[in-house]
Amino acid sequence: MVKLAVAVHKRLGDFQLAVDFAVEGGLIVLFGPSGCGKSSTLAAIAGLLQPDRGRIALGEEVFCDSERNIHIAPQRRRLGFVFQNYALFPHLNVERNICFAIDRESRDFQRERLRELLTLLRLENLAHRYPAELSGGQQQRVALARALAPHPRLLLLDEPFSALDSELREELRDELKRLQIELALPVVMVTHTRSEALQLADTVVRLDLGQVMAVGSAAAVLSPTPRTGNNARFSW
Ligand SMILES: Nc1ncnc2c1ncn2[C@@H]1O[C@H](COP(=O)(O)OP(=O)(O)OP(=O)(O)O)[C@@H](O)[C@H]1O
Repeated sequence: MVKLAVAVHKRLGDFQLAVDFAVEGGLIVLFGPSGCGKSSTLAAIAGLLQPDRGRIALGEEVFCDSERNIHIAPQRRRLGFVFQNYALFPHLNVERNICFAIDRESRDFQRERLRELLTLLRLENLAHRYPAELSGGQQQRVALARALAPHPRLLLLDEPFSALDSELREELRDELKRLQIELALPVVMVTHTRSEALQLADTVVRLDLGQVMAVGSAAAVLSPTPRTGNNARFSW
């Protein structure tokens, strides 16, 4: 399994992000209370936030290294992203939203990849619908298909299901786990929901106040403790 090594120091106003962890592929969850630095860490992996100091590498590939003055642009990192507000293009139907992210090398290649993705995300019957004609869960599946379209090496998800009701969230969690295993794709997902982390994570990186508090299996890192002190700040 490919290793993701993240060391990021970044001052953000009064907040100091100082995270340092290395994890093996699978589904990695960044977990912690609001404002602890989860999204900033994800943004640094994506290349949208440049560390003051640090190094980020996926396997042999160095995304950034402040000592060597390396900062690979986000579009050259070959990552897929899905954020809370899935931001589909409202004027494009499902298939054109997905095709937007596929290289236009050849029409045949594009049709083939589109068909694969529609099947993978169970969107075959919705290919000609517009985003406004889809449920939240369906829109999120289209966002996932679009993120997967260019064969990313790593998928980054920032609270991707938070806008959905609990039933849909449950369904999409299952879908995500299935995809991650089927595609053997490393995923880094941000959540502050303990049940989500417990259900999905191969590895949990628990953050608080801009620092890594623990790294390990969900069972080890998220074992129930009394709702006192810092733990009261998490959503149980
Ligand atoms: N550009 C910025 N300027 C100043 N402060 C910032 C900036 N970006 C983030 N912060 C601060 O950094 C801290 C970490 O923010 P971040 O969004 O990474 O937290 P989070 O754990 O993802 O929170 P949430 O779960 O609420 O989304 C917060 O205190 C936030 O206010």
